[in-house]
Amino acid sequence: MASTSRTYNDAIDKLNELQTPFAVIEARRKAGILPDSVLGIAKMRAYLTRIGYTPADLDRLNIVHVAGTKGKGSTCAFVDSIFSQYQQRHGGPRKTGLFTSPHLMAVRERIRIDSKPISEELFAKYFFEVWDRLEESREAPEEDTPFGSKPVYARYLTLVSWHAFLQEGVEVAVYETGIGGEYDSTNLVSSPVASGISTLGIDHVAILGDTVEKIAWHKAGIMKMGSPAFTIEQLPGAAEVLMNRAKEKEVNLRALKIDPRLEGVKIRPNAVFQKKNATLAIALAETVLTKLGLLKEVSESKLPQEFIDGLEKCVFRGRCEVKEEKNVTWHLDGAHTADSLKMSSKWFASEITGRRTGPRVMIFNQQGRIEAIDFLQPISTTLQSINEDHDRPAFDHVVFCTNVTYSQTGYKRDFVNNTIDPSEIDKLTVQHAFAEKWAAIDPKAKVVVLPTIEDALNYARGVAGASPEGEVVQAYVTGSLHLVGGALGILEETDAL
Ligand SMILES: Nc1ncnc2c1ncn2[C@@H]1O[C@H](COP(=O)(O)OP(=O)(O)OP(=O)(O)O)[C@@H](O)[C@H]1O
Repeated sequence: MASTSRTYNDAIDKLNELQTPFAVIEARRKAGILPDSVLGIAKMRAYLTRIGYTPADLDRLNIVHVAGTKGKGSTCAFVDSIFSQYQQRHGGPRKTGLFTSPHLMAVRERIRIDSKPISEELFAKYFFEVWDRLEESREAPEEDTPFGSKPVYARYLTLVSWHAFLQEGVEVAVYETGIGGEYDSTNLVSSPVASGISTLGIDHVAILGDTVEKIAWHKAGIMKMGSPAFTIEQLPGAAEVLMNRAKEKEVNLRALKIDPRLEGVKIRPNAVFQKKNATLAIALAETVLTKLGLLKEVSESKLPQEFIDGLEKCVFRGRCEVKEEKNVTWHLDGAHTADSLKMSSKWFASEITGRRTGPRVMIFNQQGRIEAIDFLQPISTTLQSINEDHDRPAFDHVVFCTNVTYSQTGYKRDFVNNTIDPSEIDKLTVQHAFAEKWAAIDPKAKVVVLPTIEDALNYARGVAGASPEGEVVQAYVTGSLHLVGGALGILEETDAL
């Protein structure tokens, strides 16, 4: 039966129903049930058929497929930005698509056309067309999913992206994997124009495994015979697995060193990790633009101006982002793994070293992941290392909060999260554990636990209000993209993208 409501908000409400509830996740975890692997891909193929396409249709999108533990979103954003420069100057690629996750401020950011988030209207249109097609093709007996005829949230959005891009006549689409690669919902593409594997490290261990080698095996699953693949320098164990899998698949995999043509190109932040992401993006964009006939010749000594502008003008919000307010400078970065938080805290330290004065405030969120407690010590160590006065704490104030947006109205619709323990929000168990740990690491810091993002931002503003005239609070907001997205939404006091 077709749904009668058709607005963007209705679509997001329906989408939120496709989140696996916390109780189900817990029951599966206790029973040792892992998410679908081979079966998951088979189901995805069936869903694609039910909405009217075959995997061969996806080849029309000239897909660039990117996996990795860190930097895959940034790499995708660079590639998209380079395409955008070619579009502006040469009118091609005709239309571009970008599919990324998670979102920062609104779900529709995940599906971009010509670099802009798809409009609310188009999102709702394609969302409900997919919905109706799945309802109409529903089979008895009902499939084994908590949602009847629909796949889970991330898979559903992947279907919507394919439908939207194919209907809109997208000529080239950049796809970021969600989790892993081999069994990721985006991995129905059989002939990408190029695949890229960004920095590998440890994340999602319950699904991908607990070593970088096991994780590399999954990520390598996006490489396809007949399509060139690129990666950057990796840990030796990971590099070996990637090379072995490339050989098995008869894929020409090139491991790239930082591109010397980046010398003098002003990428942000000016850090080694970002140069690796940019290097990968250059190789991917060169491959696609050459295939489309938009790049006639690749020079080994100089990047085309379109590439330079694409890299320099690339905006990837919520990653190493700085916002100035009257007496608070907000440094926002959605890093949420051990390795990326090390990079991220170095970035914050470099931002404030010798240039910025005033109290330092860290606002940190990780939801329900007590193991993230180990991420805290390296952050403190990095900040201590820039202190000339060794008695100064790493941060004067440290705030641990949940990822609930507002104190009065709770989650913004696009941030509703049913996958976490609802009672945890009230108990703040993880936040209190983090606070205790920080108090032990850095006893001079004032450590507080607050229930919402809004409360945390107000706390930092309060510190600014109580500081002497002329001092500017240096606030570092990190630990989760949900936190950073919520914070940006509040700071800008608008839902506009
Ligand atoms: N190559 C890299 N190595 C280590 N850390 C990185 C790298 N690239 C980015 N980061 C850090 O990780 C954060 C997230 O970057 P990005 O969104 O590109 O990664 P991602 O792979 O898409 O991760 P996720 O989707 O899990 O956030 C950045 O803000 C930065 O702090």
